[in-house]
Amino acid sequence: MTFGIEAASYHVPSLYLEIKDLAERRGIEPAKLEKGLGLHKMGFPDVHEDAATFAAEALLKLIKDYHINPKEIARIYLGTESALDAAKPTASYAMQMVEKVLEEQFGERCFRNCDVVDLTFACIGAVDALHNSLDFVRVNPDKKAIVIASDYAKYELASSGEYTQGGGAVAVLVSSKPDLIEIENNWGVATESVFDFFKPRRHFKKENLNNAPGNFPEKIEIFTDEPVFDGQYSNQCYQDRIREAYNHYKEITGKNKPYESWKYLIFHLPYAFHSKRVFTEIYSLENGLSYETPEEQKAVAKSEAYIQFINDKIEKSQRASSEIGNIYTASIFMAMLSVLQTSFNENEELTGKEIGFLGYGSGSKSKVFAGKVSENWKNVVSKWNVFEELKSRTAINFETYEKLHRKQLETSVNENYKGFGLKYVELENPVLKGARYYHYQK
Ligand SMILES: CC(=O)CC(=O)SCCNC(=O)CCNC(=O)[C@H](O)C(C)(C)COP(=O)(O)OP(=O)(O)OC[C@H]1O[C@@H](n2cnc3c(N)ncnc32)[C@H](O)[C@@H]1OP(=O)(O)O
Repeated sequence: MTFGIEAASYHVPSLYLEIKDLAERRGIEPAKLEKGLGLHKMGFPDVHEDAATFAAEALLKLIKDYHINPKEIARIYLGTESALDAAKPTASYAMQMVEKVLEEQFGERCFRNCDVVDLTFACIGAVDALHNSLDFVRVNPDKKAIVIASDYAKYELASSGEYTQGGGAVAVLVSSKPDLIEIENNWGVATESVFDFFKPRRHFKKENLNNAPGNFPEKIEIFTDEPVFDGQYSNQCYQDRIREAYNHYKEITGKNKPYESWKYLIFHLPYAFHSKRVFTEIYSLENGLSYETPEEQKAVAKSEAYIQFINDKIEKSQRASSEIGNIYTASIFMAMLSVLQTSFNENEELTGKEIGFLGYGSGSKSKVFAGKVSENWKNVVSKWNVFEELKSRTAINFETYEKLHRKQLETSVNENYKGFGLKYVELENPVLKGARYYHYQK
């Protein structure tokens, strides 16, 4: 019996900002962002959009496009680091939005018996949800699970993370009928607790923490959804963890140079060119190349063989990321869609080809695993139109972008939007304070 991904859908924010507009206004050379990091457009949410609406859109599309009976879904596990609430999972919001739309066809609360939860480990939370759901269907091969990756990658204005912002969601159906990709049960894992990128809920002033026990800190600052991070250190942690997880994968599979047998390599992409910048280390170790000094590292990155390797095995995965930006948990899934959509458009035959996945989540963990493209993959991909749909987004100017970022707009840029939207947040009623209410516009 085989297990893996049976179907997949996605959703991206309805707005975008041209990266060159951001570069100009921040005094950054556009070529650094476009040619150095591979950024072209930044997907950005409108006033009514958030991680819950992205997830709901991807979930509804999955159900409709592949004619899924929602009552047959045993679980919906959602990976996110943009949770809207510290107790009520974002998955429950998405589930309820979709239930309402499906009510006419499937009756009230079609997910009544569905196990719904969020999983959080920065950008790797949805890979964890996939791993866990694969284990679930291996034990229960007659059951189906849905994994959703949904995030809004927001950084402080004018910070070094700002140009990598983005958002969106990918939903995948996990089952014993893996029409898209069959996933093998070998997981290279590497974990180390570090502070490379994190979102502390409360920050206590240091001197207050030194008070005698029982003295509560006087000043508590609440952080917003923007992370605390050290960019170059996070790159190093990413590189270290994927190396360790890749080595673990080699250890448990006994495979020699596994990356060579992978037709494509799919990574978590915090920005489009990240994977090609960090894979130089594993590539050098596997090929006996010196990788000590910055000069040696540059020489590997610029070598003809490495450039060819990137063009053959990595470039296609970067294309969607260049147009969207970071989607945290969904980035690795969108990179997979980017490869499969491009291969589909170019009429490439992928059946039976092996793909390697290298996930990363700050804080920090990496998982390395592999899958085999299924015979039916083209039927699954024929429901997507990733690159054409990206062209239908609305461009915003820098002023609008800054207002959206600062939450200064009260009405949506696209007032007549279609689909799910946040209607209001309850602020008065003390027993419902903070409750979020959504609607669906046809
Ligand atoms: C957050 C997650 O999602 C989890 C993770 O993956 S952690 C790892 C990634 N971390 C992050 O994304 C955190 C947020 N982002 C950041 O902190 C930063 O955007 C970043 C660390 C990702 C990049 O930092 P930066 O200082 O802006 O860029 P830098 O690392 O100097 O790279 C710029 C590149 O552009 C190139 N460049 C500069 N000017 C150029 C020009 N005019 N023309 C062409 N290329 C140019 C540089 O040569 C360099 O490329 P190479 O090293 O490949 O040669």
